Amino acid sequence: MWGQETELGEMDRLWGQAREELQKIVGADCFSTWIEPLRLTGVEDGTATIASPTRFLSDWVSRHYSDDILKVLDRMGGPVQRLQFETRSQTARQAAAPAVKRPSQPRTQSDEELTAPLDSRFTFENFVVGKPNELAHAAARRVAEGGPVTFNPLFLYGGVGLGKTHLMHAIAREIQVRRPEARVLYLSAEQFMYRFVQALRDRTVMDFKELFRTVSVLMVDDVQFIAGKDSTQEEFFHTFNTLVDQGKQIVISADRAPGEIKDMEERIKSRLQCGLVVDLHPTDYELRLGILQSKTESFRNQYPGLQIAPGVLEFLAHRITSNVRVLEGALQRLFAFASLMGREINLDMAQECLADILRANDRKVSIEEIQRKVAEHYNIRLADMIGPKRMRTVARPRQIAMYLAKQMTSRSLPEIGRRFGGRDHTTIMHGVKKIEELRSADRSLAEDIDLLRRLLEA
Ligand SMILES: Nc1ncnc2c1ncn2[C@@H]1O[C@H](COP(=O)(O)OP(=O)(O)OP(=O)(O)O)[C@@H](O)[C@H]1O
Repeated sequence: MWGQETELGEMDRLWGQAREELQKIVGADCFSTWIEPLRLTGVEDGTATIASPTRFLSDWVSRHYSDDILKVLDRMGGPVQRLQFETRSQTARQAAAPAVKRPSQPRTQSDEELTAPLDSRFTFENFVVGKPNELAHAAARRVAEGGPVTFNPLFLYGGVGLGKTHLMHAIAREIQVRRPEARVLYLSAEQFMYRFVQALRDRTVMDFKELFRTVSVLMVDDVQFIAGKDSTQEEFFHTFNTLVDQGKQIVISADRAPGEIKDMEERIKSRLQCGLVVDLHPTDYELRLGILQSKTESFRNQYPGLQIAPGVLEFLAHRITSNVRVLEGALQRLFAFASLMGREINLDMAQECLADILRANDRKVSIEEIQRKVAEHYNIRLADMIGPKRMRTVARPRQIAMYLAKQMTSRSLPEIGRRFGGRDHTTIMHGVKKIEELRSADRSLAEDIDLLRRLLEA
């Protein structure tokens, strides 16, 4: 039991244990951003008191992690039914716990309370550029490099998980590095609303206005969130206008183009469109492969010694087309699985371990379609795909079709074998391996395969 007389040292020891549990529950990134700066200072009558460096942090933790914290504390020595947060001053915090990670410390307590933490992985260096995102990337770089404000606002939009937040964080980070004196305020539209409502409640609206209107760069993520929220929209509109009039840079992101945001006032939509509006297009195969290669490099440090068989990244880039977040999650899962099992990452493992993701992304290309397209392309008879002929002019296209069937469908090797004239699964495996080897050595074959795949995906 936690006792009323529990010593402060003992409290630190218990909180140390609780933190370990919490890290497992919320994950390393969320932990270091939200939980690590907290400290347990007392437990009395079922209420645990948690010291937090800022009010923003305590509000956030209380809304998102209260249940987890209560559960862990209760398990460790309960009963604890309630949490209360107290905000500690900067000095107390420095002595007590590491600060929330930022590239540089914001200049005032108020900025600090308003600015959302930046993810240290979301940098320009880690952003892989391809055709679908090159314009958005170039515009983001231009804004981050500073100089005269040429387009205001920069409005970035695109579907789920295509890199909007990544680019926003990269811009904020780069500006802070290049111009440490600049006051960059980055927050989500939800946080903007939340702070605004809080200011209304606390009767500190003037302070709120003053704060927002004196920043050097304002960055608001997911602006579609304020659609339909009238007074927040109103306040946002005035903040926006004041900053634009002062020549301050504004960067906005959303999941759709300004004109398509429903329940957003026309005057705001039109304001949002008056700078540069760029979209992040859905990824193409080359970009997905580039992202997978780049993430694999970083996973290699985390999981040293793990091998990936040729063709696996290509397979993932072809089959997982929904968004980059899912792609990343799939790769992460493969690495974790391979490291637990002490196995190499190969195609079979990828199909087994990612069956749910692959099913959700299934493009429903049939083996018959593959056989037909490949036969047409190499000018052989469709019947030869399943027939017994062994001469190379027939056998090679057949192996290519087997390879594409393995890459583009969720069928198992025995199932593919059955559709290739009842061949054994080892024959299919051999065919797939052969094409994998040839692909890396024979450029024109690799181009043929890519072309066929594009035709089949169309
Ligand atoms: N071009 C890219 N290069 C490297 N990583 C990328 C790229 N695009 C997206 N990612 C990664 O994909 C994940 C999702 O990206 P992000 O959170 O920026 O998406 P989003 O567009 O903001 O999505 P949402 O609409 O859900 O907020 C992140 O981990 C990000 O690093």
